[in-house]
Amino acid sequence: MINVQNLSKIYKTEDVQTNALNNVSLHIKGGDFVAIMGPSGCGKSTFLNILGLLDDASAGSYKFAEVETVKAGEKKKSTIRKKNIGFIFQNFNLIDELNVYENIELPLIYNGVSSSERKRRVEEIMEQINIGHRAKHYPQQLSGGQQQRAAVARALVTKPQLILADEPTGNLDSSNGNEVMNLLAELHREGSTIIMVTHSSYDAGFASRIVNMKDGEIFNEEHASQRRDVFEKADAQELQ
Ligand SMILES: Nc1ncnc2c1ncn2[C@@H]1O[C@H](COP(=O)(O)OP(=O)(O)OP(=O)(O)O)[C@@H](O)[C@H]1O
Repeated sequence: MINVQNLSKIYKTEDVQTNALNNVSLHIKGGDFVAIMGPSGCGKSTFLNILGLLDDASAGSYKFAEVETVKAGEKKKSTIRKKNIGFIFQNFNLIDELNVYENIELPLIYNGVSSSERKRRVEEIMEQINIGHRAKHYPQQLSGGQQQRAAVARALVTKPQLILADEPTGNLDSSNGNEVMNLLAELHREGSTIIMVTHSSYDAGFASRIVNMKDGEIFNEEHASQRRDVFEKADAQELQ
C-alpha cells in the first residue's frame, strides 16, 4: 500500500538547514500496524505528515497505492488524502463549536456524501466506537478518552484505507490511553492499516512492526514475532 524510497526532507530557514529525513525507505502492506519510535527531533512527525500528504518531501519517492505523490499537485494530494487517509492526533483536534455528531460528520461533508448517507454512516460508526450516548455533547463536555474516541470515529467514518495516529495516547491517562490502544488493536484485527508515532514502548507493543528512527533515518525494525521470541526466551530462562 505504501512504498517509500530514499525520501528526504530538508527544512531551510534563513541561517539553518535541518535534514529532518535522510534517505528513508519503507514498505507497508495493507493490514500492517506499524509503530514509529525514536528520540525527540528524530523526524517521526515529519515522516507521518509526509505519509499523510500534509507536508511535501524534498526528494525521493512516496507511492500511495501505486500512485507517486512526491511532486504531485495539491489537488491530487488532497483528493487522495480525503478519500483514503484518517488522522488521529495527540490533542484530538476536534472542533469546539461542533458537537460529537457534527465533528464526526465533517469529513463526509468534505467528501460530498449525501445527507441521508451521512446520517447512516455517522450513526453506524458512533455505535461501533461506543460514543453514541455523547452525540450531542461538545468536546469540552467530554473526558479526554471520550474526545479521542470521537476523534477515532471521525478518522474512520470515511472508511479510510490508512489510519495515521500521532501520539494518540499522549494526552490521556493510562486507563483512557489503554482504551484507545485497544480500539486501534481491534481495528487492526479487522484489517485496518495503521501507522502510529509513539514515545511509549507499551503502546508500540500493540503494533505488528516497530520502526526505530534516529537522526532522520530508520536504523532498525522489529516484528511482533521477534519480540514474542524475546519474551518467550526471557520466560524460559526464568523457569530454569
Ligand atoms: N517547520 C519546520 N521548520 C524547521 N525545522 C523543522 C520544522 N519541523 C520540524 N523541524 C525540525 O526537523 C526535525 C524533526 O522534527 P520532527 O517534529 O519530525 O521530530 P519528532 O521525532 O516528531 O520529534 P518529537 O518526538 O519531539 O515530536 C527537528 O530537528 C525539528 O526541529
